[in-house]
Amino acid sequence: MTTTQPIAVLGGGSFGTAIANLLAANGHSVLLWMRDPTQAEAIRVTRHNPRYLKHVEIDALVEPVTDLASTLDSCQLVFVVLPSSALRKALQPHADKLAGKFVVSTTKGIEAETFMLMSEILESIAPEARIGVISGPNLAREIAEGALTATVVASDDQALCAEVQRVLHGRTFRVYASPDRFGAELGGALKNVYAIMAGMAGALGMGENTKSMLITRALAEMTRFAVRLGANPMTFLGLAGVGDLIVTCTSPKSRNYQVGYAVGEGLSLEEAVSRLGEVAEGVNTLKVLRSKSEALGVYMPLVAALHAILFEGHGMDEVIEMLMSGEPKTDVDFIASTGF
Ligand SMILES: NC(=O)C1=CN([C@@H]2O[C@H](COP(=O)(O)OP(=O)(O)OC[C@H]3O[C@@H](n4cnc5c(N)ncnc54)[C@H](O)[C@@H]3O)[C@@H](O)[C@H]2O)C=CC1
Ligand SMILES: O=C(CO)COP(=O)(O)O
Repeated sequence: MTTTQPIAVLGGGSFGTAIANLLAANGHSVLLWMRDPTQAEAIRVTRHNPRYLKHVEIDALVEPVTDLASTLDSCQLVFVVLPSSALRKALQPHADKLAGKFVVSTTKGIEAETFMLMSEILESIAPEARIGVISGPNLAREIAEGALTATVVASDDQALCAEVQRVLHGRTFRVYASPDRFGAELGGALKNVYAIMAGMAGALGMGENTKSMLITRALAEMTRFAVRLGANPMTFLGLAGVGDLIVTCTSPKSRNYQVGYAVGEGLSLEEAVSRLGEVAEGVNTLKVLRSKSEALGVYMPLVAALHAILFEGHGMDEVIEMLMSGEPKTDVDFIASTGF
């Protein structure tokens, strides 16, 4: 199924705006659905999103719309760019309209009540839809400004991967395919937690060795958890794993990094989130990951440490001291025995 119909992008935030512009730059008409009619009208008139990526001009091929049902009626390919807290609520009432269509989640989060990834929610509400995800080192602002990067489209539906590559792959944006939807999506959700921690380390003025250790041990921890859930650890070595982890843990443009940085500077979590004014999925992911890792008995010291700081009232110094004095471990024990 290839389509010359418009492509739907659901969500008028930073990433929705960036994805809509990428598709339009490749010559595709886009219906950018948002719930706020004032925002849609402002985009129509000024060609700028009044709230997100304000400096970015929105391509003439992008039409802001507010009627979700008719948007879904008009499109065969749908990118879902809603926060994880909104996806089910927004799409459940229209799930019948997704049957037979390519539906691609870009959302890097986990549903709190069910521990479901976004594509799993889509699959459960729209079993007849053809489902995939994209994930990778994809900071919205850089994409919108034309910085070169790449993503992974992951699905067991090869035709979906080919169609997403056809419409999204372009001059500044490479699209790699993978059959491992679960691994790619899980990597995208988990790395946000460690970006909060990296932001904190940045604010505390920690060294480059420290940051490298943090990122590498984060990868170890994410992979250990993913393997316990049955995921293929090799996916974590690709763009949707280590690629996304590096960018989010090192860039002050990452919203999760910014939340951690603000907490490191002394703000409360609530103050940090409200100052951000955009979604930082890692805050919710941390909560659900902490309880899931405890339930499964997976050793995740970084997750436990960040949870202790953000939700259990422990001080940063105390938690860092505890992490560093933990018993010595074996390196890369999460993939294979190293012989020790
Ligand atoms: N911004 C980025 O660099 C990237 C973001 N993502 C993922 O994309 C998802 C969305 O992120 P952003 O666009 O950056 O967030 P954002 O905070 O910039 O915008 C969120 C948008 O969703 C809308 N929204 C919230 N609740 C809604 C509801 N119930 N119904 C309809 N619309 C609703 C908001 O009005 C806003 O337009 C997140 O899960 C994020 O992890 C993925 C890759 C990169
Ligand atoms: O997922 C992202 C980059 O790949 C965006 O990260 P933030 O949500 O932390 O900005």
